[in-house]
Amino acid sequence: MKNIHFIVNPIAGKGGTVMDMATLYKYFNTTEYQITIKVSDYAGHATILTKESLNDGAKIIVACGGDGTINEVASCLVHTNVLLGIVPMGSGNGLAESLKIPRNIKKAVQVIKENKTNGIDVAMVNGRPFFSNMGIGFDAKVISNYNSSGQRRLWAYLKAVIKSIKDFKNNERIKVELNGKTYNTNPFMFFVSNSKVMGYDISLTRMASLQDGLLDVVIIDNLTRGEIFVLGFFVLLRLNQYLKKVKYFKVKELKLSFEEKRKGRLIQADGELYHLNESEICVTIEEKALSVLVP
Ligand SMILES: Nc1ncnc2c1ncn2[C@@H]1O[C@H](COP(=O)(O)OP(=O)(O)OP(=O)(O)O)[C@@H](O)[C@H]1O
Repeated sequence: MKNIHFIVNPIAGKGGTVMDMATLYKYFNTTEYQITIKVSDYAGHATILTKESLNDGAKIIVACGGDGTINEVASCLVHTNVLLGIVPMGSGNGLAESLKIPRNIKKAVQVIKENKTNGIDVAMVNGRPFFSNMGIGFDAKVISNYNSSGQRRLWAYLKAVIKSIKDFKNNERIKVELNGKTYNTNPFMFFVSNSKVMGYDISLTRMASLQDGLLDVVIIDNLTRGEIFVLGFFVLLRLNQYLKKVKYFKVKELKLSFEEKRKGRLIQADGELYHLNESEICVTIEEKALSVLVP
């Protein structure tokens, strides 16, 4: 019997999407598969549920939600032989889009049933895994405003972007060490991506690959408000690589240090906010450390 556990985030995306036994038993017959569905009750609960599923011998654990849920589930599966399945139920669904996993629930479940696997790279920021991207500066501010909106939809995300353009002050000087060089900068945004798409099909790193063993780094220098709007326009037109103030690097690892030492700095990883107490960040990559079911 194949033991598959589904971990569902009931508030991901618009909320209220149902994943029930009746739906799953249309795909997985009871003689071949043992199916378990678990629902997360609070942020962080999916990690606890996943660890319990590992102890119960699950061979496939399916994250039903967005990038935050995937992060909580997949972080427990790195360097194991348990497979990650994804049913995209989030708002942005950046990782699912990068892996070309269909948003349609029935099609996503079919992908799990077909059992085709790929090893993908896992990025680490100060030892904490992320699968899609991380950032400091403007994008962390956007996530903070998006979370405060209480809505998880595209228009709420766009409103959070506009509010962040008004609010954001980039007064942090950082030193970045990568590929044997050092950059001292006061960036509008510092962004590291493992995958192509950030969510909602928006991308700063369309050239990124989940299987190249490399991190795609974007450093955007200090921008005026006018330049921020130009950047937004260029990103939507997929022309951001032509902007002078946007620098791209492909690296195996990098170090970043903040000039000012203070606690509680906001960083985002896979769309979730974390408070950083260290004044140094080390980002590394572990090649093909996670096995994922893909189309
Ligand atoms: N029952 C719950 N109540 C409140 N928050 C929850 C619950 N279960 C999970 N969460 C949290 O919900 C947050 C959002 O989840 P997730 O990222 O999967 O969805 P999303 O933000 O809509 O999608 P995406 O990240 O792809 O845009 C995560 O921080 C997760 O820990």
